[in-house]
Amino acid sequence: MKPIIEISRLCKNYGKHRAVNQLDLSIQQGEIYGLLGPNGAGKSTTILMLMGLSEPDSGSISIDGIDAKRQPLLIRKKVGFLPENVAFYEDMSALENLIFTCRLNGITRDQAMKVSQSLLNKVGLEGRGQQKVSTFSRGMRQRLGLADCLVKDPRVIILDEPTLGLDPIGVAELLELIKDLNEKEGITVLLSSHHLHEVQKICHRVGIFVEGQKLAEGTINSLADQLFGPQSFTLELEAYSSDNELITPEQIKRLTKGQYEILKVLEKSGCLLLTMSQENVSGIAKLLIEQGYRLEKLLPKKPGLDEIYQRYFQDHPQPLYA
Ligand SMILES: Nc1ncnc2c1ncn2[C@@H]1O[C@H](COP(=O)(O)OP(=O)(O)OP(=O)(O)O)[C@@H](O)[C@H]1O
Repeated sequence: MKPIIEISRLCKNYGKHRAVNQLDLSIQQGEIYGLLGPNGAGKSTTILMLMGLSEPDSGSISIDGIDAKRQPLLIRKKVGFLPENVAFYEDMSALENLIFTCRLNGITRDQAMKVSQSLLNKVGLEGRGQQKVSTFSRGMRQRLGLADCLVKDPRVIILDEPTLGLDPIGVAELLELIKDLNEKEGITVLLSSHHLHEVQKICHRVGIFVEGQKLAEGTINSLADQLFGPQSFTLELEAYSSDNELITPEQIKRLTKGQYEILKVLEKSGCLLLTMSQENVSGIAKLLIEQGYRLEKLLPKKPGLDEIYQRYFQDHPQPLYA
């Protein structure tokens, strides 16, 4: 299937500085794709070019078949965009702001009221329509920003740091809303974020950016495999002998010797951490049960986005995200 967002050999220079360098990116319809990278990696510059708000020096860039270089106005008409700092008319109410956006998008006065009301409900701002935007918290603003994006009934929305400045509950709620829009309405989402854990929760794929280039891309699991190898896998094990004694590192090594390779065993409070191949989990579990052990915990652990992110950037001279 043809990707809904396509970027090929994209370059952008600011003077002598190359902000985006030969970037290729393909995003399929229905995906939530996360752009991750240290400060200055070129994420915002890429987003601005996608929205037709900044002109590439070379390369091609399109959304839903629309060329962002040639038809920037059409892109802005069709694609929802939530910038890092979304601006509203502060003295107007949330409803008035949305109605204003509706009118700018050619929606009739009668329809504008209905559409705005229904969008406020959709983003969880029901009952807040009459409130002035100047009194809104950052979380409420971001919700209103999403509603504003949705006025166009877009197939694609692009969100630049949508969770920045939100408290943990606000982050979780906003991401849940984004996930909902993706699942229930099939909207393709491209977002950049500093919130690694949350990105991990909702993105189908992530791209890791450094100095204007995409360093790696994939699902969290495939990134972990690319980086740590499929063997790098930790199993949290809690098994007790018939005397109700927690299995020791020596016992597990002795039991598995010659059958299953365990690269490392660490003792953690109340369990063991085994570094080993994922393929051997069921074999080791069977062996333990055969030997009369009672299994209390068998928890597979792949490296998460934090580990992946740190590993990619550990030798990088630029500071990492806070
Ligand atoms: N208008 C501009 N003029 C000159 N240089 C710019 C301009 N905008 C961005 N840059 C530079 O281009 C590079 C990429 O910046 P960009 O804002 O795209 O990165 P980013 O990944 O979005 O980082 P951040 O998370 O800090 O916003 C940086 O070195 C930045 O200083």
